[in-house]
Amino acid sequence: MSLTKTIESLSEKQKKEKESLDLFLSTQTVIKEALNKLDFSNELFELLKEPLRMLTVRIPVKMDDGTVKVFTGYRSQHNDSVGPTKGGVRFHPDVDEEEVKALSVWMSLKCGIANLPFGGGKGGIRCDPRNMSFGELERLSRGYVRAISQIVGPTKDIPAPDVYTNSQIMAWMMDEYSRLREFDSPGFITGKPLVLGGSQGRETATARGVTICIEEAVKKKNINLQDARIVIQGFGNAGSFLAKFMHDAGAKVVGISDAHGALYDSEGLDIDYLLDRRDSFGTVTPLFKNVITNQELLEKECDILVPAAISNQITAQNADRIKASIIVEAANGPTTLEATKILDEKGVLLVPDILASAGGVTVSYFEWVQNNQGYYWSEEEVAEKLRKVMVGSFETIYQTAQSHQVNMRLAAYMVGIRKVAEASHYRGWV
Ligand SMILES: NC(=O)C1=CN([C@@H]2O[C@H](COP(=O)(O)OP(=O)(O)OC[C@H]3O[C@@H](n4cnc5c(N)ncnc54)[C@H](O)[C@@H]3O)[C@@H](O)[C@H]2O)C=CC1
Ligand SMILES: O=C(O)CCC(=O)C(=O)O
Repeated sequence: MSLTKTIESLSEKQKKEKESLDLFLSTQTVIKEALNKLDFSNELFELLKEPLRMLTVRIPVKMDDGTVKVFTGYRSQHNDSVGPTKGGVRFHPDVDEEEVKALSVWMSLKCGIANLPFGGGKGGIRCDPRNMSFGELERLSRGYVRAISQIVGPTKDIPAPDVYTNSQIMAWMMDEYSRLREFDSPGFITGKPLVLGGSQGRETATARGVTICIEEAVKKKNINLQDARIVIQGFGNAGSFLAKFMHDAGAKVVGISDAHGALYDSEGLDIDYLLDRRDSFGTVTPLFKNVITNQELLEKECDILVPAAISNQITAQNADRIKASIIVEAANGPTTLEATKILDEKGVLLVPDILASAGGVTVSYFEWVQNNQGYYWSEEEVAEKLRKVMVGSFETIYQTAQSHQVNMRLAAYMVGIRKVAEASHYRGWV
């Protein structure tokens, strides 16, 4: 049987699991390459190729109809040699172990790039919050915290929002942790509402960071942002604020999408109207008739393409047909390794996820610092500190790519892995 036939015969769930595994294996491949380029030992690769800890939990939740449903959750801690682990929690029907593992490795790299005193962690629950009531979501969030409480905490592992989780879910999780510890613990989690110790600017931080990367990338390509046409896949936290920032900067947002489909208009979309109509899960396209698919959107005419939804969107199957000359990855893992090679050959400037989406964790770090010191900063202070981190990180990685004659992804892995590799070494682990 041919390989294509074999893959076709897999169920949707098996296909997703295979994609997650491929994503994780590709991550290991690039880590190995980065460590080799930096002359680190193979022992370090053996340590860093897998998370130190991976906890799988079962969470029973009383549903509104009186039945009990048991959900599967994960928390992966890649490496805590630099400091406590840090990373979001994703609520999504497709979450699986390999994906969470890969996401936690990327968090170590992001923290290394932004020079934060954290290692990488990540969590997820296999569920579809779009079909759950507020009460069910609260019980699930609290149940997850009880299940992972032994391995998390303000000096151990600090969660945050990710796909389909938000400040309300962070608030429930913080409250549950504080009750367990009998101590108010705002520093247990970031991305909280402002009144519970959230930081100014955290909600928009990921999109701000992506915006800064776009501003830096267009300079390198001699493109004027005001003349640029932008396609954004995903209209949630990252995608929708980015659309707003790009629109306000005078660029033309010609395409956006959500889990149900995509909208494209070469004359530019009415972003304020779309923002007004989107729901809290970043859904807007079901309100329209002229909807195209997410895959069609990726191949549309534009100058800048920003995948800001889920992983494995740009693959060897479609990379050749991508028209953008700049791709800035707001999502985690949207481009496969094979696709990265094809895009390199086409001369596309690809700003990788572990750099482009580092704005979120950077402001999460600021939130944690403010919680620890009990003194809070203005939005301007946060924005200024974030800009400094993002511009500096972009330039370091761009220059590393130039001087080593490698692409921005490998350069970002080289910059990102150094801190965790050195910290593991100094601790005497390898
Ligand atoms: N929120 C944050 O602070 C950060 C988010 N990210 C990454 O950015 C990406 C988006 O995250 P958020 O905006 O926070 O999530 P979100 O939950 O706010 O929005 C997700 C968006 O993706 C769309 N989507 C979901 N499934 C899809 C599918 N199968 N096909 C196409 N679109 C789909 C949703 O409809 C929604 O518009 C994720 O990869 C996340 O890991 C990265 C760094 C930080
Ligand atoms: O804000 C954080 O701590 C983590 C954000 C996150 O999960 C990510 O960057 O993928």
